[in-house]
Amino acid sequence: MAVYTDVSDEALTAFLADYALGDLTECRGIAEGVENSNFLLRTTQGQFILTLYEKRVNEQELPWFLELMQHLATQGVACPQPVADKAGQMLKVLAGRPAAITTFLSGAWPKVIHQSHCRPLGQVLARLHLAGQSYAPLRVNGLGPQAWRPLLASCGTAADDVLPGLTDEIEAALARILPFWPGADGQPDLPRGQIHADLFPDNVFFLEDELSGVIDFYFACSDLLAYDIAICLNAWCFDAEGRFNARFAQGILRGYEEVRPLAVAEKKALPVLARGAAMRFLLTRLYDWINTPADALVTRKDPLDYLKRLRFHLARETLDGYGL
Ligand SMILES: Nc1ncnc2c1ncn2[C@@H]1O[C@H](COP(=O)(O)OP(=O)(O)O)[C@@H](O)[C@H]1O
Ligand SMILES: N[C@@H](CCOP(=O)(O)O)C(=O)O
Repeated sequence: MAVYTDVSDEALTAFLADYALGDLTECRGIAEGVENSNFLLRTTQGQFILTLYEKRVNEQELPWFLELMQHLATQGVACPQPVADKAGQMLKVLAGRPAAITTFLSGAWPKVIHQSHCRPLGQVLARLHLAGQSYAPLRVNGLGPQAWRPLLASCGTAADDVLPGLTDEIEAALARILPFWPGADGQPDLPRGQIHADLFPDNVFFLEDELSGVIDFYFACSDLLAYDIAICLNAWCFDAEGRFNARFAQGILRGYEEVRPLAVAEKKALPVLARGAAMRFLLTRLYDWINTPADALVTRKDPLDYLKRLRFHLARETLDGYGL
């Protein structure tokens, strides 16, 4: 469930009076999502998404995200476009929270992943990376490698209550990832740019078999482009039992390279990047698992799914080991 902040009819009507979006016919809270409060608005001019940004999003960074979405949409990437009010403002305040309206994307995210999703996924990711090259402002990845040890430390002894020995296992994995990270001391760097950084199936919409758009840019940042591919390999290419699907991974890579061919060094780095991506989601899920009350509205995601993926990656040194 992700409606943390209620909005009264009066407040919404006053808010919408600032926009040229016609008359409101329906406002419905959206249950999906975990970070922010989202509402579907129907007006006499169409459908829109109203987002109230909750505590995890840094208010100062909202213009960066909204302008990135606008930039990408202008460059032809199918993603929500922020809607400005009559005074040209994209970011406003509603019910005491920062708020924005974006365009509505048709389609639905795939609950079951098929081979047919993978190539278009790779293509859209590469298009996003190319389009992002002309968006100059930088945003540091707050959940990048420098954040992983502090995140683990912030879990304290509770990590070992989730799984005995987990802290030591994560420490040992970090020792096999951090020194080999592209751009770390003595390691060659790789192409960088704007990345989505959370391109999970629930953030990619399909209409029939066509990819209709990408949403949820609130983890987007400036980082290694190939790291975004590694995130997708983790999020799209493992089944519920934790088995890796090499054909899905081949589809993603093929689609990506049709639009943006990878450098040899990027391909070579994919195994370490895949370890890092699994580590990032293991740690944030672990933190949330420990710090979200069991009776909270939001469903906690299982950190151990990502421990299994991390173990899988740690057992492979090269792309050959993945069947790629
Ligand atoms: N532009 C959009 N068009 C259509 N539906 C959207 C759009 N943005 C969000 N949604 C709906 O809201 C849900 C939650 O959005 P998301 O951005 O993932 O939230 P959160 O950041 O809170 O995780 C999505 O699964 C989708 O159903
Ligand atoms: N994709 C992350 C959680 C972030 O949730 P989202 O609803 O903002 O995509 C995970 O699976 O851990």
